[in-house]
Amino acid sequence: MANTWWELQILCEPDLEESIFWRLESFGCRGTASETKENSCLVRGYLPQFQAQLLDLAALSLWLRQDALCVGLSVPTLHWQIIDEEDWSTSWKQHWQPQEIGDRFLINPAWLPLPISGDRLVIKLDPGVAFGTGAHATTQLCLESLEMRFAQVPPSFADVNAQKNDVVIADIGCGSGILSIGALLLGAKKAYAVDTDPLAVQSTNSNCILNDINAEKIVTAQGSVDVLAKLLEKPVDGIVCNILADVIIELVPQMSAIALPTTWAIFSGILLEQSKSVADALEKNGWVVATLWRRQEWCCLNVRRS
Ligand SMILES: C[S@@+](CC[C@H](N)C(=O)[O-])C[C@H]1O[C@@H](n2cnc3c(N)ncnc32)[C@H](O)[C@@H]1O
Repeated sequence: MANTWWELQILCEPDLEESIFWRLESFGCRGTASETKENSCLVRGYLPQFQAQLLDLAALSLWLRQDALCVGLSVPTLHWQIIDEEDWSTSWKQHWQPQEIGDRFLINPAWLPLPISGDRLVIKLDPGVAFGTGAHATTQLCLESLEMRFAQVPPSFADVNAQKNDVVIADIGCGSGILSIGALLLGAKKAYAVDTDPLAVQSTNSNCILNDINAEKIVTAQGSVDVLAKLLEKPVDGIVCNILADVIIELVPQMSAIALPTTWAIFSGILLEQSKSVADALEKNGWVVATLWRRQEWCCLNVRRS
């Protein structure tokens, strides 16, 4: 049987774009893209046909309606159609453009030529069906936090590069591998990347090859922190975890077990109103919340062990 996909097209007010992305992600969409249309925004989402029935699409339409009404914006329109796999990848790829993130990164779709000049660290990506194109605020907050983290070098360290090169990170919920690749480009020595979705692990592996990441610097596996803990030779220096507040809260004790007294961590995928419960869970497990960064309704917690 041919692989068929739903293409969902949502025409909305630009201020709704972020919440729609997140709705589509929770709905199971494997790829999302958006384009500006005069004063509105057209968001597209793609998911395998077998994952949703017409009734599910009707429910999605209602959620989108409620989300808009809650914030006093006009109700978006949702259209859907079935397309085959080849159309899905070409259709989505057409709408995804290079994107600068923070001061250091440029995300370049794998099928586009590289920029001719510039001093940004280029992450080449073909996320396939995995989350992590850099388009989502939560991924951006993590990359910007990593950038800050790798720029911070205590004055007592004479050899800046030696210090950076010693950093081993755990990337929990790696998706396309964007955060592991970002950390390695910033100078981390090694990344351990895990995801419960086997397609995400596949995507991380192929994106590491695409970015010429030395195979010794990246270890990937399907699973979560328990799997990662078994792969580690010793506790990690840094943790990045962009999942969802509930999952983070559940995983905090296991993440604490793979940390050193000096370990730092970056948590995202947290809605602003959920930040207190995540911070409480972290503090209960011996973490100190150093900063909270916010973008739209999302936030990212930068924490350290003591
Ligand atoms: C929001 S995406 C983040 C992808 C990428 N790290 C980024 O920042 O763009 C979350 C990822 O976490 C994975 N995931 C969900 N629950 C998980 C768990 N308990 N342990 C590990 N990965 C999980 C999902 O499959 C998904 O790929």
